[in-house]
Amino acid sequence: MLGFIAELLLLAAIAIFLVYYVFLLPPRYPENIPTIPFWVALIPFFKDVDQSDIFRQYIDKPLRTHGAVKFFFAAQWNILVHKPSYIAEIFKDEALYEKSGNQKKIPHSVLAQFLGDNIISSHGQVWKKYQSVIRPGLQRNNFEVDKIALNADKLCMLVKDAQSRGGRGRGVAVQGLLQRYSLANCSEVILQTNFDALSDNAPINILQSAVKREIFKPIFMNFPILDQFPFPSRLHARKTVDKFRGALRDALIESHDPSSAKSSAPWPKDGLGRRLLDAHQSGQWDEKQMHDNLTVLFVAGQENPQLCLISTLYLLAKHPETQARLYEELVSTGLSIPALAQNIEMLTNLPLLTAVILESLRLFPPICQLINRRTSQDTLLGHASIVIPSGTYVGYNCYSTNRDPEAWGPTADQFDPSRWGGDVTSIQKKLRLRKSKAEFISFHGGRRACLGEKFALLQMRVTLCKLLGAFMWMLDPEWIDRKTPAGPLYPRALRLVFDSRELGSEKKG
Ligand code: HEM
Repeated sequence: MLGFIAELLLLAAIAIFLVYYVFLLPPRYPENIPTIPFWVALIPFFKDVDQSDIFRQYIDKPLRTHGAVKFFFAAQWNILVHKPSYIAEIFKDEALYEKSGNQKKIPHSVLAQFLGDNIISSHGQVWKKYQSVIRPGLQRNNFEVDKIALNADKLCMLVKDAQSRGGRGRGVAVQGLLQRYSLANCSEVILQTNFDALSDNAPINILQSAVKREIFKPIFMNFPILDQFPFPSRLHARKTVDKFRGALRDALIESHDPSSAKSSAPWPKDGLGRRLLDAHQSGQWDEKQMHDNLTVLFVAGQENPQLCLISTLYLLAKHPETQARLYEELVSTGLSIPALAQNIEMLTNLPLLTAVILESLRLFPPICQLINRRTSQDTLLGHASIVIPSGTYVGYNCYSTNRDPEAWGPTADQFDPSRWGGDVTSIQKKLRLRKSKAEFISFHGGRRACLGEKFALLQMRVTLCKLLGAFMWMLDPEWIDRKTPAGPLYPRALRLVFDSRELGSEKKG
């Protein structure tokens, strides 16, 4: 019996050693940057944490002091870069720091099955083939602002209903509403489809929430190797993902079929939905390439704007004086809110509105950490100071870089829209400069910068205009101010108390 137990213990020791050796032992190179202990990535498994606390406690100092660290994520060691000049170097050299997304990094995973090989994660000629179709559809100058404004009105109605159902002074959970809203804008204005996302119980909202639950399960995010095994829950996840992809494809086809009751004709010239279908029908893309790109565009096109909205509403609730000044800025245009919300030129020229959006994106970049580049050969980062072997995954922590005190000064962690400047010309100049020095990387940079930035900023402007025109809001006093435990970093389950401006003026009257 004792012999059997000893054998078992020996086997367990060998297994632990192998796991440690294969997965957990940090690589020798680069030699001159520190290692964040592997267990830091695992803390959210064992404790309900605020990831901004974890960042400050374990990652912030070594990352800022050395400009880069060795970092364990998704069951492998990576180089996580902070220093803006290093990141600028990475953005510049596409060939050396090749984009290498989940379809290459973890090809067997549910995440890779979900997003496939797409414009964001591909490299070289394949990327060019995707980009030539997608760029014109995302960079057109004639996005239907009236549709965004109409959806923003519906959002205001939903907020008002939720507030009156909850009772005066009780917080409204905003994330679900903002998810439906950004989904409606993305499907209708970017892709010319319609899921009726703002109506109650629209199937797409249920499906979308189900997919997010599966994709962001921390154990599988951290150990995607587990997706190799046919656990019933992962088989279920794969089915959910396929169902979601199928729903997107069907909606795209139906909305572009003139004989269908769900047709969204007339379609805008250069509409992205039409371009995706044409790329497939002309043989330029195969069917999988069309589905992969459709899915990634749908996800990027509504998830990031949704998180940006949550963080901006949160910051404005924490800074009521800025919220009041922003409302004054809208009023000072002399236009009514409905007219202003559709006057893009005027909205784009409002300095405080622009600065608030940029400051929110700086402090809470929706994609707070990104590790999807792989060195194609041995390389020297930072003018030869960091030696990175070929085949190493390299990424950055946007949350940290955007708050770099050397770039942004001692108030880098504070919300201060005035740091961007007082007029739109100087704000735009500063934005260009900060981007070129990789000090503001919320939209990535270089040739692979976000193609949806223009749409995202437009949507933010229109939405804030409508929300500020309808409400004042503050944090629910009972809501605990904590950020998410893992994944994208933003205020967790945010609850806001909305005060209708109509009611406010009635009260005053
Ligand atoms: C506030 C909103 C947004 C933020 C912060 C944001 C951020 C980013 C970031 C960080 C990347 C680089 C991703 C990577 O390398 O893995 C990216 C790429 C991209 N984004 Fe966005 N994004 C936003 C909105 C949008 C929207 C609305 C769309 C529309 C579908 C979009 C489409 C894209 C595309 C197509 C790329 C790939 C560009 C390329 O590699 O050529 N994004 N975005």
